Amino acid sequence: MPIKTSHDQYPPFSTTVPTAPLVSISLAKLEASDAAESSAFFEAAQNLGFFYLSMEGSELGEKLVDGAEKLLALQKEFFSRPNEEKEQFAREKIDPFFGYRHGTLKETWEDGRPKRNETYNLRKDDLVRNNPPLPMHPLVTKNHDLLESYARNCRAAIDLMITHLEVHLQLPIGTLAKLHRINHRSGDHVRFHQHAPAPFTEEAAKQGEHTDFGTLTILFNWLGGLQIRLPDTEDWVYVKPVPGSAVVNLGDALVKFTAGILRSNVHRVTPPPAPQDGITRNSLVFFSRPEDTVVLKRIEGGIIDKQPREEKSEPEMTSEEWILRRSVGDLKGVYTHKGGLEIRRQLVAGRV
Ligand SMILES: O=C(O)CCC(=O)C(=O)O
Ligand SMILES: [Fe+2]
Repeated sequence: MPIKTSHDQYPPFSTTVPTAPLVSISLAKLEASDAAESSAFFEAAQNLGFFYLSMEGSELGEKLVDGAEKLLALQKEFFSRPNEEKEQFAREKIDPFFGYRHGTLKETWEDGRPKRNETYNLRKDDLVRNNPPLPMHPLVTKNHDLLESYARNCRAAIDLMITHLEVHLQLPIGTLAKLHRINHRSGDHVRFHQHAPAPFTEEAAKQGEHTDFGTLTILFNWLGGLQIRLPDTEDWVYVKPVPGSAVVNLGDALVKFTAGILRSNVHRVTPPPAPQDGITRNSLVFFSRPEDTVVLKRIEGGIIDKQPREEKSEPEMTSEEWILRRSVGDLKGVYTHKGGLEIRRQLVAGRV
């Protein structure tokens, strides 16, 4: 029986726009250490840096889909609260990176109120109770157990993928895992994401181009709008939401750790293409990142040793510093481009 989701409550995804050729990797098969699936996963991690993670047939996968559906309902309720109430949890008030943030659009609602694109970043360390939490909106406090189990389930799937990466990179088991221990402070977070309906403009789309800073990202979306830039043609193509699957992508930390073997692909969020246009778009993201104190640099060992060494070494910094500096926009991201490690051209930081 396919996993039940709420995708059928929305109009179907466009049949005419170009879509990204994401492969589908089965979480159940990765859990069963299926060799062919594990290789397909590693290929996808190198080639596109984006793939579908099918949750079908996996107990953990079913929990993730169930949690994502519940958190979709919760985030809609949160974003429907009055602006002044949400703004009590604004990043400017509680933390440079975690909390509520909005951008104001040129467009207005029928009653004249300006439209907003909004995010609410919830720190994993608060959700899994590693430390006294930052102030949380009452809806979050009320649903803390749901958010905690969702964060733990995302981390279980991520830890499994990290182990498969270690095998293919020929690193001693635990090399990457020990940089990502759930009970240690990191920039991991759950993000609620709401985009108000607005027309597509190239300018707005360009503004949103980014790579994710961290390790692995698990994304659930119900409407189209996510676009990735294809490595070979540089064309922007849509990622079609697939019920029962998450979209997983790799972030900059994995490019740095592997000296460019793995790919962190540029992507952006645009308004959903017709017939899904005119609808408010929500997505749910779990970002994993190395522990705060981990220095982001090439790991020695395995097949990483075969990668060319950079002539001039980049300044080394901790994961915590990297995230902060990327989020305020004074550092560019890195991604893998045609076989090497590349510092990105002009991408807008501060969006991730
Ligand atoms: O909403 C989406 O589909 C993707 C969001 C995203 O890329 C991000 O928050 O970094
Ligand atoms: Fe992203």
